[in-house]
Amino acid sequence: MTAVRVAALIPAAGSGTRLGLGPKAFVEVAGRSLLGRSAAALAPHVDEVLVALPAGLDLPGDVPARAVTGGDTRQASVLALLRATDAEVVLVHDAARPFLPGAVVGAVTTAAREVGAATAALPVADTLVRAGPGGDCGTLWGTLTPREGLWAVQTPQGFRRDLLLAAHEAALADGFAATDDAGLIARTGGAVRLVPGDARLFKVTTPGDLALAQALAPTWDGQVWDAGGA
Ligand SMILES: Nc1ccn([C@@H]2O[C@H](COP(=O)(O)OP(=O)(O)OP(=O)(O)O)[C@@H](O)[C@H]2O)c(=O)n1
Ligand SMILES: C[C@](O)(CO)[C@H](O)COP(=O)(O)O
Repeated sequence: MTAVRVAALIPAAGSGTRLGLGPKAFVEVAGRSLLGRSAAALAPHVDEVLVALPAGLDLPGDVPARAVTGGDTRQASVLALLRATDAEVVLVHDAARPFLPGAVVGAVTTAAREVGAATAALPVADTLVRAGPGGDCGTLWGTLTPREGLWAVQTPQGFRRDLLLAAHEAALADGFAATDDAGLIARTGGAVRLVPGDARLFKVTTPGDLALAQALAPTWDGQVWDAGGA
């Protein structure tokens, strides 16, 4: 497809504890699994799609991908995916972010090829506070200021595979855990370019997120799938 081979790596091996409906990647929204939606959005833009699954589970028949067994953490699942491809550029994307615009895939891929590492992200629009103990959710401890310069990180995150693999292996050797892959690059001192993400790229984490996804799906499916691709 491209001179530089690009692989989409989809960590989908989570247990979906906060959603409470079993392995989350298999949960359906408007008749299509979260994993199926994420894979279908990436497939037109890459040379191959790899998915990390929970041990003992198989890919649904409608997911055009190669499967590996994931690990106990997201980080371990991504490392298993990285070791299963030799593509020069990889796009790591959560199965749990099913509404992925093609323009974001393109922008992250371009930035990853230019600077080696990039992530979709959005500027934080809310006031952020740190909670202390007390009450249902804790009491307000303090406002994090200034808000300027704070971004909420999404996926896809794009990398030169050799850079991300080295960062993962260093983290594994040191017992270091990060919540995303861009964080592992930053730990090595590498630059990560922020690329504008999209509000619809929210992560389906809680029952409230699933309700939002169900509300968005008819519009998304009408606009995206009927138009021939993400
Ligand atoms: N051991 C793990 C844990 C998570 N993931 C994947 O990483 C993405 C982001 O994780 P998250 O939304 O936290 O999913 P879960 O770990 O399943 O959720 P929870 O923490 O509520 O159990 C998901 O696509 C999930 O399947 C994974 O591949 N392997
Ligand atoms: C990778 C990620 O989606 C970027 O926002 C996020 O860090 C995943 O977090 P989780 O702890 O797996 O929910």
